[in-house]
Amino acid sequence: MWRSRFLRGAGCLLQGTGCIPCKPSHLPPWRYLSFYQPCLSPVLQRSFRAPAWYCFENRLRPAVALYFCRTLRKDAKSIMDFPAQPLTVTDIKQYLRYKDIPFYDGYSCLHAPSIFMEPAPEGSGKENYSLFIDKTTGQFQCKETLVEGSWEDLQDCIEVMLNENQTSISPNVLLGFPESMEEQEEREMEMKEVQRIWSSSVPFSDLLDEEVQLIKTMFLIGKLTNATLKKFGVRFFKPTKSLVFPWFSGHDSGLRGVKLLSAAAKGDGQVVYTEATVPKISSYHNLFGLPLIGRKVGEVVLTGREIDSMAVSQATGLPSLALPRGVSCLPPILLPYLEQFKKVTLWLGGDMRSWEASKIFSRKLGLKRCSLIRPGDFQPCPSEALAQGRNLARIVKASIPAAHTSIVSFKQLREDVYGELANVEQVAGIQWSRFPELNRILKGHRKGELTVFTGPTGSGKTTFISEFALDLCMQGVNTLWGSFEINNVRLAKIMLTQFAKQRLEENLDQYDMWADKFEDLPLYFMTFHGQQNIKTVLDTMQHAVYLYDISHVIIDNLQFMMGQENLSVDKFAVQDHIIGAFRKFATNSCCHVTLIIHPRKEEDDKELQTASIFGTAKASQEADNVLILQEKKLVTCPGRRSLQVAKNRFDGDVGIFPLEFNKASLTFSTPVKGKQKLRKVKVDKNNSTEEIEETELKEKSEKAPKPAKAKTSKTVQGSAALKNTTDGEGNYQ
Ligand SMILES: Nc1ncnc2c1ncn2[C@@H]1O[C@H](COP(=O)(O)OP(=O)(O)OP(=O)(O)O)[C@@H](O)[C@H]1O
Repeated sequence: MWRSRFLRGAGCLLQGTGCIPCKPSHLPPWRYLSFYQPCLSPVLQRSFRAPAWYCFENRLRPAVALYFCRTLRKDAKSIMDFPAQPLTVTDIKQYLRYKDIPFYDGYSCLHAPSIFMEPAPEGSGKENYSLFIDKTTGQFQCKETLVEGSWEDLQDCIEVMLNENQTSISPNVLLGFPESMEEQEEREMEMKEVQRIWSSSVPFSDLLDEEVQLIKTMFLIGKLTNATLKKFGVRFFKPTKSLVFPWFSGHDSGLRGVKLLSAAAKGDGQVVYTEATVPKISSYHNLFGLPLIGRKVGEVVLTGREIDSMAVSQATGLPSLALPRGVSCLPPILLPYLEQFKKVTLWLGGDMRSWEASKIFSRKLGLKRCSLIRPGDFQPCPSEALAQGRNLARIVKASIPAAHTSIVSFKQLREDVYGELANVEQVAGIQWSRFPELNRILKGHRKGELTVFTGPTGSGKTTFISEFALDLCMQGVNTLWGSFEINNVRLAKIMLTQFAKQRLEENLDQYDMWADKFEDLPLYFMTFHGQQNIKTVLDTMQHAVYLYDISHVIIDNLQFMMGQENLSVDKFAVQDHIIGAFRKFATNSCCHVTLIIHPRKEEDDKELQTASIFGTAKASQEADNVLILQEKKLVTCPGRRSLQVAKNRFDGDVGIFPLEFNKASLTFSTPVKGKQKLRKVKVDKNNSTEEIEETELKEKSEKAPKPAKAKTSKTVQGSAALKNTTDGEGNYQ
């Protein structure tokens, strides 16, 4: 497959923001240049800041000229210290009009005739609008030739094509270059594996009746008929006892991949379902059911699972598609395939997570054409609805429009309110698996909130928040890191150590095994380091939310966004402005933002409070949650840390719990509960310590009443004393 995006550094996250040169040996000479663009001296770069026509007049080869034009745009901005202007749909349209390229406005994409194919004769009625340009990113995709790439790549192609007076351009000449040997080998191996699994799996019609019944019972699809399973091409792979869902290319109907759904019984009698895909999930872009839908069909029900799509199709006769990664994301690469539908009904599942995902996905798909099915007792996920004998057609008909006006009445809100009341646990958000105490106090991690995190310098803020975010990421929370202080390699090393829960330096033979697993996490890093402009960072975050459905962004730390702002302005005002911007982003993008802010300088022996956060009160006012890493000066165990939840807008519960640091695995865990002693120490001017207090508390047992409610952070500050204690040896019990 030809992929122009390799030109700008494959695998480089958030391209265009400081990407790493990649495989220059594969490039045509003129492309070579762009890889070394960052290596040009500023003087040289400036000297090329000339408009495109200037370069053409000087008879540079067009693409070279284009390259320098691009340098112009990028470079001019960095010199002016001005953030890159995000691409708008107006920019794209203006460019296409200027180049006389016809297009029409779709829901998520602009549709244009493919420049990679010879145009059909005018008026023949066969004009093929198979080039899709994403309205948000400018990323293009030709459905006929499968060429894809960035907006800049497309502009290059158009310029070269027009300059050479051609009516089309061959992707092989301009964009294409073969994948590396390694990539080719990997792809070939994957395809062999796909073929192997597919050819050794058995169609349902070839299985004995008893086998079919057993399989259907195992996968809770008793009501799905053999005819439906056959229609969707589902097979059974005996060696792993898995259902096999095929991925057929819409282009030539060739087999491109498979998804295996396996069921395994746990000790307690529960059945656990797991999914595996070949190729791996990040490149598995199957819209299951697509080959069954004709090009003229204008309505579709979008589900989160293959068995749900089959249930909808069987029960309603409506066309239905399943998203390859369920509710976790809707990759923009799939959007062109959904452009033909005037009406999209999202029925992603029967829980709150699916409901939230359907609201977010409908923004990408275009609110006006989307309607949503609200989960509830009578509206479970489609396969369950089928199993319960519900009327699926009626449920689809009762879907509600995704678009809403700015003013609503309680009548429109009452179902939402009911949903929140009826699903208290799900509304509380994702639970941490490593920090049960956080679940107890904060209740969970919710989308759209702003968490402010502070702690003394060098106390382990980055290390703690790394594990805090990793825990969520391991549960499918799509995570984006903005680490401005430590570089991504060091951060990834910390996270990998926490993931493996061991010192990998001493177990290098296990590195690949852990790295392979770690690679599968929905984890992304911004490529920024050092001082950054807030607008650039926000644009990048916005971009990432669109591309990867990011639902948690961590910014370490806010001080790195302050440096580039106008110093003549009051720095507190600048900080407030930045906090306001992150707050707005979290709410508007339905994305949780965790913001690390340094504390103001305090006396060493003082506990931090909400008011200790650097700057004005804006940070704690805007935050939904305030977390403080407390570093207590204990005689018996200096350096003991605790995590204090000082504000919790969700339900007001606040509290504090001890953390035990494991230096080998860089992890924090909650010490075993019990009778605990606390000994505080005072550090005098000579740095010697003096024991000032010893208390013995019965640590809150499971039966203990809930932590004190404190609706305002002020109340918390007043009662910020540590509630956890250690035994005589300094160990928490
Ligand atoms: N609880 C702890 N006890 C002892 N050492 C720790 C603890 N937590 C982290 N460390 C170690 O302390 C060092 C600094 O940690 P980290 O960078 O996470 O601190 P920080 O608070 O983010 O620092 P800064 O204030 O510079 O941003 C690291 O080497 C880390 O492994």
